[in-house]
Amino acid sequence: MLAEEQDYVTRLYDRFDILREQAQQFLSSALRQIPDSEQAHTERNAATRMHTEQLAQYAAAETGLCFGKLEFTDDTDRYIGLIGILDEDNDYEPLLVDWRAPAARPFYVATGATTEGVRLRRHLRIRKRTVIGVDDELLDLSGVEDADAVTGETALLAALNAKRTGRMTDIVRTIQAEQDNIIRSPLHGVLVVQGGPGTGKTAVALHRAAYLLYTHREQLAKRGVLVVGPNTEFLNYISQVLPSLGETGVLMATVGDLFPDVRPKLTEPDEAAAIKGRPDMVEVLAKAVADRQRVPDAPMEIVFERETLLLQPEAVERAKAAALRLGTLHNRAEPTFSAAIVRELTRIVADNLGADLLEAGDLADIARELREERDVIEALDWLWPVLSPQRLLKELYASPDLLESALPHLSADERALLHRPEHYGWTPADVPLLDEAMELLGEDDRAAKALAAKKRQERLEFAEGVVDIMRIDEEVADDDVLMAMNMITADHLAERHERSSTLTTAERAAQDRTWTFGHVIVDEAQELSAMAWRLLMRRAPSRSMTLVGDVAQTGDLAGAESWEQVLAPHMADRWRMEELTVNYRTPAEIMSVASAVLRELGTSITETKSVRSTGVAPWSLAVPAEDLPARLAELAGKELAEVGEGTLGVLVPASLREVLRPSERVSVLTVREAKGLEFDGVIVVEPAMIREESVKGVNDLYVALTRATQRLGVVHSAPLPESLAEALA
Ligand SMILES: Nc1ncnc2c1ncn2[C@@H]1O[C@H](COP(=O)(O)OP(=O)(O)OP(=O)(O)O)[C@@H](O)[C@H]1O
Repeated sequence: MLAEEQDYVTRLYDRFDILREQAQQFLSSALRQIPDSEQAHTERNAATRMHTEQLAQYAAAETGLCFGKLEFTDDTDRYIGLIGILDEDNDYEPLLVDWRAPAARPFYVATGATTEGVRLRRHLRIRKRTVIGVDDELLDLSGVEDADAVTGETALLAALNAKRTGRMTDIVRTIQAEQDNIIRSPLHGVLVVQGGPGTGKTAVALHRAAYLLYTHREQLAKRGVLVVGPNTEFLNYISQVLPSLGETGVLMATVGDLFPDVRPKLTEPDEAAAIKGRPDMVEVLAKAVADRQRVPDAPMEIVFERETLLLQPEAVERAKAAALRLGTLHNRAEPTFSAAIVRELTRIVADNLGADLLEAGDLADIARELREERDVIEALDWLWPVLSPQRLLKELYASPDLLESALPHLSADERALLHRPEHYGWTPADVPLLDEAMELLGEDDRAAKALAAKKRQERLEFAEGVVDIMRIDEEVADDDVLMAMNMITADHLAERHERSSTLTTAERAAQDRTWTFGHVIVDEAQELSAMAWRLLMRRAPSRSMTLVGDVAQTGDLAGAESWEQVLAPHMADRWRMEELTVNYRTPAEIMSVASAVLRELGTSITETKSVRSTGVAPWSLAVPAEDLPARLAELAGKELAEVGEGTLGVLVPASLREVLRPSERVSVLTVREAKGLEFDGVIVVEPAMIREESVKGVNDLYVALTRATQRLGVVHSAPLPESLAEALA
């Protein structure tokens, strides 16, 4: 039997080698071409990109090319793998079916109860290119199926018991039916995936991204898929999963990454971030903008050509009313406001000079001079400044007065949390506020316009002197200019457009605040604040989204208590929910301890069932506080030896961040940092302190206790929380 499978697999790899060789040749010949026209250049770029992507896919598929086989009751069979391969010599019959194709579905969902015509499901174990074993499941033994049974148990347990490397791997070989339903759920609408720790939410979310890109390639390749994770450590952890599935066109980011040109590097107290995440910040920002549209209490003195002009509050009031009447955004109304003020000042100057003597041209000259006068510029900037979101927030945080005016409902202590006299940079919670502020202010596009005008001029000058249109600089030329040159056809325009977009979809999306994605996937979605949700909803106006998370694990003070609460403002009840119930990470022994802590929360969250047990009970050890660092180092060494080649996570309260030095296989992390990650062994340090450190301390403790795939230990000097003490006893 192995020999038979080996023959097939050898044939598959032979064909795979040919395809890879072909792609390599196509790429080489594309690279050798010297384009002699704009069109040839575009074609060469497109071909190079396509073949490079294809080669990357082949490289990722080399290991684990084929992992499954279905034998049907009608004596046909079907092999399942990472990519699809057709048999050229045999009417293009499929030699290998891509796991994302509908034809692969029975591999994941067929059971004894619903066989879908499958007689046997076989998991192939292949090392390098050699078949080293198979695991079979017979499905047509009608009636014997246990409804809860997992599919491909041997392969699944092997995967679950494998040592962790610090990077997440794909689960294509062993996706379970409840997970498969979510992965292949229709593209449209908002799908919430609620599941306890270790139920594969992250895995499912990423495989769904791969599935959607495969199934809706046309639609999604252009707009891309955004995958949002809670922090950079987490994004690193999952970064390898998608390329190994052969996908590009995905932007992985935290919410903090989603405002171009701002890289949040500062941290701040949780309470400050929580205030910034509240939904009423929308009104706060609107007030902060309104506060910058000022009317002076007394006449303003403006010195112009050694004369003092008095700008009356009533005149400012009128200018402001005219600007507000436009009903447009702050920055867009600014020209109307400043024009009215300059008109008023011009009138005063003219009156002083004796208006009758002046002609229209003189008035225009005065207005121009006024606009260049430093006093006038400063006055306008005080009365109605052009504001970037950065400037608005920076100046708001810097001024106790502006803070008090915009946030009168906060206590002085709360406002003090936001006060930042000096600007050193941004925190992640600032990013949704910057994004919201941009919506209120409107882009200040004057600099961009000036640059575009300069480029346009340069290009015109260049074009006039150039006979061969093909030699125009490949930078984007403005469409208007190209039309004005009157020598470019629509084809050329289209080509130019394409050439300007040699960036990948993900790269272009990352640089563009107004980019809207074809689909948005949010992991650890329970952590996002109301303001972060508003930002994400702007990136997904079609509301094609997958939100995965666990409201029992919410650690962020601004995070979600329930999905209803999060989603109601954006889509009422127009969303669907799927639940994942089986825990693939945490063994039963550990889960029973964690569940005891969860019960303390009194939530209605379904407890998850562990798919395996290890026979190793979690341990706990009380040590005197002064001995903690030394004993911890010793215990970490011991546990590391227990997990062999695996990884150890030491999860600590934030105040004990330095209690142990990390090493290559030992991570020392706060619970926040460990969110979404997993380790073979975990030591939780001072659980009572973790619990006390935050309002969401119980949730944090629950998260900490559910990170281990094999072993859990608890080290403490303070007494254990009662629920934990009982469960560990
Ligand atoms: N069908 C599966 N086959 C093999 N491994 C699986 C499967 N489903 C989940 N796993 C593994 O279980 C572990 C937990 O998965 P994952 O991190 O996606 O869970 P999660 O629900 O996001 O957890 P948490 O909420 O705790 O962050 C991972 O190691 C993952 O690879």
